[in-house]
Amino acid sequence: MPGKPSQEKQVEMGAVENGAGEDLGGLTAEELRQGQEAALALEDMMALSAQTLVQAEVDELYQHVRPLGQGRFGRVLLVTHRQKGTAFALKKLPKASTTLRGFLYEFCVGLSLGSHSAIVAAYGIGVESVDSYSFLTEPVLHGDLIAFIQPKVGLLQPAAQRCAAQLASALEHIHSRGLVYRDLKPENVLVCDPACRWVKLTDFGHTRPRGTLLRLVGPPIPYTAPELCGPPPLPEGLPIQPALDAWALGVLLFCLLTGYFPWDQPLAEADPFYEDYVIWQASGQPQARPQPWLGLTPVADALLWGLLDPHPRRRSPVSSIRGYLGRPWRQRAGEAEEAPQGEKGDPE
Ligand SMILES: Nc1ncnc2c1ncn2[C@@H]1O[C@H](COP(=O)(O)OP(=O)(O)OP(=O)(O)O)[C@@H](O)[C@H]1O
Repeated sequence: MPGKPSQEKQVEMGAVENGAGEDLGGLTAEELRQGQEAALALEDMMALSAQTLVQAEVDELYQHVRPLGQGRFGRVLLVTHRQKGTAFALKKLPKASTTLRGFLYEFCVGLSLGSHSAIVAAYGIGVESVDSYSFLTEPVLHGDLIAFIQPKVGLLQPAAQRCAAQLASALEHIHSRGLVYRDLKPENVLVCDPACRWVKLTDFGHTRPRGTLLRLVGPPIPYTAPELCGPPPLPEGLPIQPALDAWALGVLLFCLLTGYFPWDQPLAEADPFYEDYVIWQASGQPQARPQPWLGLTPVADALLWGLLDPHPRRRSPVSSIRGYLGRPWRQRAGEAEEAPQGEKGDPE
């Protein structure tokens, strides 16, 4: 299964104003308040963090061990602290392509999420060098989830269920802070152990407060929710909601269970796989499943129909996954599951 770029083609347009009688673009006043509080808290944290940035070249402070990864915006390096020897992942964003505000934003979102077992821990250390900004997080040393998804097969069912449970919990935590993650894809899920028992979400560069207005300006990708593909409810864009992450989680689960994307884009008129899905989902008849869904069970259908409901207000929240764990999601014969498990995160 090939990797996909993130939903980068969404252009941020501002935030919904809370005026009396004003159209909130489908948001309730409470949802709007949560997003506004999150935005204010982030602004405060960014102002404070700007004052405490360490001014130094990275090499003066940290020893480069090896590259860990490369994204479109930054390089991530495994480094050790020159005096203490502590290992860190250092994300380095070149000033040529990153503003101070953009850097502080990503740095502070990671910090504001605090500690969660399925979110990469951020240390409150930001470094400004002549050509770059950098921040430190915990290193996660078994690569990202894309390498574990076997094309046309997916993951073993227990691993898929563990990933699903952990990612749902991480997203729930993000939503509880008034934020929407917006970039769920296997490349942003880091794996802590060779058996893929423990995963952590990373890369908060696209995370935004609930209610931020966004528009899709390029072609959608499988993870793009359909409400972003139509005309936005407000001229400035769609006020974003956690339902965008629920959709992306549904697509990711399908990939984990089959090794395929369910469709290329959620546009019934342009994508026959999506059109078949919409008809099937609306029929409520699990037995009439379209071809890509043949290997799944009615339990998985019910879960995915909820997460992949085309109507965002009817869509199930990410927490709905909990009600489906421990039941069969795939009809694969001889799915022998896996060797007895040790504790979460144990090395093999
Ligand atoms: N804490 C970490 N430990 C180990 N590897 C990491 C860590 N953080 C990131 N990586 C690796 O580096 C890659 C790029 O990191 P990241 O996604 O943060 O960069 P980006 O430029 O924001 O990417 P994108 O193009 O998705 O926006 C990841 O896919 C992952 O393989």
